[in-house]
Amino acid sequence: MISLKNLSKRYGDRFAVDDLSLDLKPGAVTGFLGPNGAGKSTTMRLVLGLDRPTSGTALIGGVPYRKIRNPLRTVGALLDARALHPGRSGHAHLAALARSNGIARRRVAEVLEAVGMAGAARRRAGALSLGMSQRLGIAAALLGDPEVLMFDEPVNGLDPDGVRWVRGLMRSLADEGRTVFVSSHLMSEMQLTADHLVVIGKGRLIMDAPLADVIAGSSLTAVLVRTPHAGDLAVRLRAAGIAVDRLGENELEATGAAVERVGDVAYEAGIRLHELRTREASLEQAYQELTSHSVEYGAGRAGA
Ligand SMILES: Nc1ncnc2c1ncn2[C@@H]1O[C@H](COP(=O)(O)OP(=O)(O)OP(=O)(O)O)[C@@H](O)[C@H]1O
Repeated sequence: MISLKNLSKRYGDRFAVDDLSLDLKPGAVTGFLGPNGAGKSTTMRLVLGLDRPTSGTALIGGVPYRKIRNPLRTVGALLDARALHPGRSGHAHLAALARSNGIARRRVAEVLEAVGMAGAARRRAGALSLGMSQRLGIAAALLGDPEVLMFDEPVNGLDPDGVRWVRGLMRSLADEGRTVFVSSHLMSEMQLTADHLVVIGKGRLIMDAPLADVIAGSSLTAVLVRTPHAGDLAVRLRAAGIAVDRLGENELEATGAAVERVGDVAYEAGIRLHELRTREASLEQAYQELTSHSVEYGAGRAGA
């Protein structure tokens, strides 16, 4: 488990990470979202001991990274897939990592096979495509069979097959009980992959909640009702404190209440329904609402 307590990192007079406290649970994929420059990579670097916090702590299984005896066997990470010696082969890179971390040499072939890189293992890292480098970086993260995995933009550069593969990999790592922490800008992909979301903006925590709660909390998530008594139902719903929009003579849309509650209000009023369903916001829509005030490097409005 990863545990951040009042974690802050200041560069000059700006906080890249600003008083972040959260616990990442094992057995789940936690998506790490935020606009460019929000502090995601910095947070991951702090967890991995690559940067020192200005204040606060980042612990893995209760211990700071620097105090972990065999770090690769506790936490595996993919931060920058291009950060490999360009003249070295993938196989040589992994073999060196295994040697220096007390990991059995047979793991090298196993993880190369697992990421579909067995055929390209002897190629120079500098000659690999971005997608292949990503796979190699993932292989390095898996090498020590760690309980905690962190991936910074793991699907960057992957083709659709590769994206689907990463999705399946994250799922199976979490299902094995591991802690999986993954940053991404691809909302549609995160909606399919993550169980839980941590959203930050300008270094600060915006949201730490299950994916389902983030979607349900969007103003664009609504309950759609078709009934021959839409006018009556609208009155009853509003009286129950539920916001209602009439969509047509026989249709209305309720927001801010679960579908069960809307159904119950109709039932208690004896109003016959012909249709009752939820229209869920996409994660993209929910994310945009959450972060609209935290976008630091957004494009100006067209024509503004
Ligand atoms: N070594 C550094 N020196 C000075 N400023 C830095 C350094 N590293 C990061 N920053 C700044 O910290 C802030 C957070 O950057 P970070 O890379 O963590 O964001 P991010 O959420 O990962 O962004 P992206 O989605 O663009 O990768 C940015 O304003 C960045 O310019």
